[in-house]
Amino acid sequence: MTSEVSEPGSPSVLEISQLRVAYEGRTVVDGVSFRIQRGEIFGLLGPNGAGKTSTLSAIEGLVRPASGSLLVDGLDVEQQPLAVKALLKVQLQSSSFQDELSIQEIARLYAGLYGVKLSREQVRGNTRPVGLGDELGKKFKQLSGGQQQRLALYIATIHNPLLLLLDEPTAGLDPQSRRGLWRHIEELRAEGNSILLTTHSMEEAQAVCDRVAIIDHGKLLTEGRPSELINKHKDGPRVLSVAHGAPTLEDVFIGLTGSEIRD
Ligand SMILES: Nc1ncnc2c1ncn2[C@@H]1O[C@H](COP(=O)(O)OP(=O)(O)OP(=O)(O)O)[C@@H](O)[C@H]1O
Repeated sequence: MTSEVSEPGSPSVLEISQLRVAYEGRTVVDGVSFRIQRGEIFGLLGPNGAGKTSTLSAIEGLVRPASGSLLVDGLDVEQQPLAVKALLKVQLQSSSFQDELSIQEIARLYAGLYGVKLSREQVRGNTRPVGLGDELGKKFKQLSGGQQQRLALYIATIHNPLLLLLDEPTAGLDPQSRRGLWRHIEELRAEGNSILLTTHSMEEAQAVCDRVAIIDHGKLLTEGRPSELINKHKDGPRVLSVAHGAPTLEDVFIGLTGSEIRD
């Protein structure tokens, strides 16, 4: 695993300080702060409604924070929105493309939108790592759910963003596709990209994330490497009461956020 690989003195890829997001006066992100360094995979974990997507929306500039600051590579999201947009890319929970277009057409359409020149051969080569290199003529509507998600990840990385935001990138995928996506995310990290992902899978968080933060009711409860969080919280009474054997990250998560089902 790699992390904290920024040059000394270089800005964090993402620096969130005391972020507060409110909808019609109801605060759903409440004083959240964390940083992501270059070449780091950071996982934002939390139960349904915890405020994960709202945090991503604020980074993306879709939601205006009630207060706090958001810097991407040292640039203020509110003051320099266009410059920030050029540095990041978001893959939403349910990306969907035009049904009748083929993978090849979708790839070249989005490359054109980002101002990236891609030949047919380059699309073929670039889609191989996500298992789509031999499917380029297939229409979007003919792809399986896993193929659609892998295409969405490929499209999200077409212009080599500094920071990639992935909202539940592997939800609903079979284990093979999930592993394929993990591998691809790790390759992106190895190339120096930074990734902020949300997930409900503690297995995924443990497998691919260098660091994670657990949020609930809009507040950040704890942050660190998965192994650090287990060590830090493993002897807590609430964690021990839900653990079956040696405490896992999921036990820490449930111990900190409670067992009740959320809306
Ligand atoms: N556009 C909106 N207007 C009003 N309330 C919203 C809006 N978007 C989200 N919310 C509310 O804000 C809270 C946080 O939602 P958010 O989608 O950020 O949570 P989440 O952690 O991403 O949840 P999930 O795991 O279910 O995707 C929830 O109570 C949700 O109902």
